[in-house]
Amino acid sequence: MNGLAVACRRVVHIYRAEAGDVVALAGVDLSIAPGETLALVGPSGSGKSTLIALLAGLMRPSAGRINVGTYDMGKLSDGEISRLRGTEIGVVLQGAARNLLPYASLHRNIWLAQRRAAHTRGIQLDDPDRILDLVGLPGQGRRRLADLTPGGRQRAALAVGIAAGPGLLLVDEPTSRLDTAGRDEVLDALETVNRERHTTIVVVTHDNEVGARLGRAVTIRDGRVGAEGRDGQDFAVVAGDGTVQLPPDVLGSYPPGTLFTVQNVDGEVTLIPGS
Ligand SMILES: Nc1ncnc2c1ncn2[C@@H]1O[C@H](COP(=O)(O)OP(=O)(O)OP(=O)(O)O)[C@@H](O)[C@H]1O
Repeated sequence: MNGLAVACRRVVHIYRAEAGDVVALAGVDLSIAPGETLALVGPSGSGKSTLIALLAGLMRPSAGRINVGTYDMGKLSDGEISRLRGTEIGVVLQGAARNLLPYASLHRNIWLAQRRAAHTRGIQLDDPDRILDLVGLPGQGRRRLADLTPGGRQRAALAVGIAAGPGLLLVDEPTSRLDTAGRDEVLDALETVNRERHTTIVVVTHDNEVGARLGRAVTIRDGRVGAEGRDGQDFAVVAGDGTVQLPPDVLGSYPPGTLFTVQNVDGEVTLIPGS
C-alpha cells in the first residue's frame, strides 16, 4: 500500500454550541504528498484536533473540501467513510488504551483490526509479528497492554493503527506523558513505518521536538495554517484566499489594523509598516 495524498481546500469547521458558535477552523489550505510525514503543531485550542478528526472522517467540515487519495470525503456516505477508517485510513487516538482491548494480547488486537480489512479489501495483510517488528515490539505478541512500558503501549497502539495497511495514518499526541526515551522509541517506530511502507503520516503534537523530527511541521493558529517549518527553516504560507499570517513575534509588534506598504522588487517582497 502506497501513501495517500491529502488536500484540504478552504476547510471551515464550526461547532454549534448553546453558548454560541465556535469557529474552530477558519479556512485551512493544506496539501500533503503521498508518503510525507507531517506534524500539526500550535497552541491549545488552535484547531489541530478538529483538523485531524475531519481527515479521519469522524466529523464533516462545515465548508470546504477534503480529499484523501482519490476520495472526496464530503461526497462519501457514512458507511463508506466508516469502511475507509480502519482500512485505508488508520487512526490512533490520544491515550494508548483507547486503541486496544486491554484484556486481549497484542496478537489478538492486531488480528481484530485486520479482520475487517481482510474482508473488505481482499489484500494480503502483514503478519502480526511483522507489524510488531515494525513498531519495535518484536516477539511481544502474547503480551497485554499492562505488560508494556508507557512507550511500548503507545507503539502497540501504532501497531493496531497500521494493522490494516493504511495509506494514511493519523496520530493524536503520541508522545504526551512519555519520557525522552519513550518519545524517541515512538518517533523511531513512526519513521520505520514511513520508510518501510511509504505510509503518509500526520501527527498532532504539542512537542516542537516531535515536529522537528518529522518531515514537515505545520503550525495551526486561530484555525488557519500559520506557518510551516522544513529543514530547520520557518516559512509563512499564502492561504487560498490570499491571506498570510505573520509570525507571532512580528504580530506582537504590529497589532491588528497596522498598515503596511507591500514592495515587490524582482520577486523579493518586503512589508514596510506605516502608511
Ligand atoms: N465539541 C466542541 N464543541 C464546541 N467547541 C469545541 C468543541 N471541540 C473543540 N471546540 C473548540 O474548537 C476550538 C479548536 O479546538 P481543538 O480541540 O481542535 O484545538 P486543539 O488545537 O486540538 O487544542 P488542544 O491542543 O488543546 O487539543 C477551540 O476553541 C475549542 O474550544
